[in-house]
Amino acid sequence: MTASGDAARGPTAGDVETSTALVGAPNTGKSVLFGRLTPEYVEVSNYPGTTVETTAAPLGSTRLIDTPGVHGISSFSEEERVTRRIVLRADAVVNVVDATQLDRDLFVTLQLLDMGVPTVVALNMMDEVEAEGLEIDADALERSLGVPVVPTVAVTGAGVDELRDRLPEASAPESTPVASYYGALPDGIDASRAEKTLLVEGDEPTARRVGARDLAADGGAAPLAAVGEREAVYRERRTRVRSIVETVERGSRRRLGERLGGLLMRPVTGVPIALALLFAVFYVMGVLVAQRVVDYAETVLFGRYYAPAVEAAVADLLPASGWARPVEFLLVNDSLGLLTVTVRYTLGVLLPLVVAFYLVIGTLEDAGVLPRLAVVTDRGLDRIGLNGRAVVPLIVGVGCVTMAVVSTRVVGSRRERLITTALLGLAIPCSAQIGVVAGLLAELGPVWWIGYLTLLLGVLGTVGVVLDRTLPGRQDALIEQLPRLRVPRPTNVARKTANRAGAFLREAAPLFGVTAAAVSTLDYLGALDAIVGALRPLTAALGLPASFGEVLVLGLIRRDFAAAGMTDLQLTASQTFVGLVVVTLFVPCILTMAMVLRERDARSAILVWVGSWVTAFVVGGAVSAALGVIT
Ligand SMILES: Nc1nc2c(ncn2[C@@H]2O[C@H](COP(=O)(O)OP(=O)(O)OP(=O)(O)O)[C@@H](O)[C@H]2O)c(=O)[nH]1
Ligand SMILES: [Mg+2]
Repeated sequence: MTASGDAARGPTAGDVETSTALVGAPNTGKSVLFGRLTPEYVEVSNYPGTTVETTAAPLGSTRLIDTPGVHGISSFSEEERVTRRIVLRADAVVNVVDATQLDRDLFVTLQLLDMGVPTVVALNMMDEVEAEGLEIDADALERSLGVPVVPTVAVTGAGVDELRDRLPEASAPESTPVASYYGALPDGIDASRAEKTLLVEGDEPTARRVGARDLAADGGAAPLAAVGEREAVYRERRTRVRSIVETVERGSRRRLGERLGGLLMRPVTGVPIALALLFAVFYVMGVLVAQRVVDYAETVLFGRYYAPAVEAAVADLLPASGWARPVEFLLVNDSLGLLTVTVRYTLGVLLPLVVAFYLVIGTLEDAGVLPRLAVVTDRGLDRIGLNGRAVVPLIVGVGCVTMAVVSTRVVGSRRERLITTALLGLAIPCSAQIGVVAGLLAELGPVWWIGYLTLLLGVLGTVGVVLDRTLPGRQDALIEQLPRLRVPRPTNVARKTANRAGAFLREAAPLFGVTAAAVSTLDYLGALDAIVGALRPLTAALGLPASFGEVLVLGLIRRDFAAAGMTDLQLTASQTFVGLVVVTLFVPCILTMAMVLRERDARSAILVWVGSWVTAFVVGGAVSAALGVIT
């Protein structure tokens, strides 16, 4: 997922560049192809809905645009609206088709051709066609469709050169059966063939746009009503798809990995597998990385070499008096010095843990395991007012809550988007945080980890149930197709991890620098004590030392900063646990809040922000009381 939202605005006035869009169903390999055809990397994951915003990059003399996956060019969902707009403006389309799913994917192909959009078909996943025991005659498909069809295996690059070479041949048949419906449209309307097709399918935005244009031209004709032949047009198109598939596809399907997939989705086996995976995450993060890598980085690299050297250098370079005192404090103080503690937290604590977690989660994403495990929880999701599609943002959230808020676009209704956003803000810890949390809990033992996860699930469930009961409206059921189980590709996992870690550093490091400078300044001026003092009733109510107040101040900016700050507090096991629970449930990072404002509205943002304070302290207080921390 990339956040270059303005990347696909299409050619502007005076801009003669052409654009070519990659269009197709979710999870068909559009983003992998985009990465093969252009120098840009966009995120690739084995579940539908990875791409929610468009990205563009140069390809020869044209601009290639990666779009969100869709099952049709219309306006039923946010992804469809984004993709429809791009298709209407594009000079050509590369229609990416999952060759093992022709009966599903050719619908979009025929729709594009009906619209008269110049198209080249990338017949992707040809490796899996073979593995599944199917045979597809690409030449016959090319003859049936009347446009270039290029078999590809995006992940190995097979066929990609041919695809690039044949882009100029993009075309559409002169006329298709849908033309017989155009007669139902008013005479002489000013609409392109693409628009006419959308009009007979009853696409409202197109009707409004064309109607408005007519109104301007005629000076007052009635606004155009959508024609509403959707049923008939779709039925006819599906019949064509079926007859094409019959002529080009041979062999009977061997479903690979079906057994394993089944095991993941059945509660008896799925739940233990999920638990085993969670334990593996804990072990990798907590034991291998936190207790080895982070420990080494903190004590040896930073403690023995880096910090003394930097402190000495600062002492040498700055004069010992006057204006230099505050500067020196800012740079090397013991609690948040810019060059000392801040650098150690960012590079020595957060980065190794974040990278490790990205590696684990990236592997699971590539394997297609996560959505299957989500099916096990489907009943649970249902109870908290969500359908299966909400799983994707919740999974993305474990990586980065900020990005996940953007992913909530794949969730059907407004109501579910709000519930998902609230759950993300209130109860889903992000990777950086999970890293530090797992690290700290590993020192206490696995029982604490189990307790931590159970508690989070409890909060997630409770918040969901409460919102489900209180928000008006109903959930809409929508079963999303499961991705195929695959052996994860190390190159993709590595690249994705590097990409995400880079993004983490670019985002977190400057923010941490500014936060540390601000907090140090407050500290120098003596104001930090006042703030920590003001928080004293809260920290005392949790049975935690006053210094936890400083951690909370960091947490206002990013929860992972707070978690990192906890590594330096001297706490008992129970206190550590209470602190981690509070920090986890505390307010989302300021970037997430900005995203909630952009994607939702001020009310949702306030609900999430204030709700986080309340949840964090109510749950933290309860845990504290239960563990006997408050005496
Ligand atoms: N075996 C195989 N896997 C592929 C091929 N192309 C893509 N994949 C895998 O399919 C999954 C989806 O790829 P993406 O490029 O993210 O799919 P997308 O079409 O961009 O999906 P959305 O962004 O969700 O619409 C990833 O796990 C890829 O590694 C292929 O030709 N063969
Ligand atoms: Mg994609």
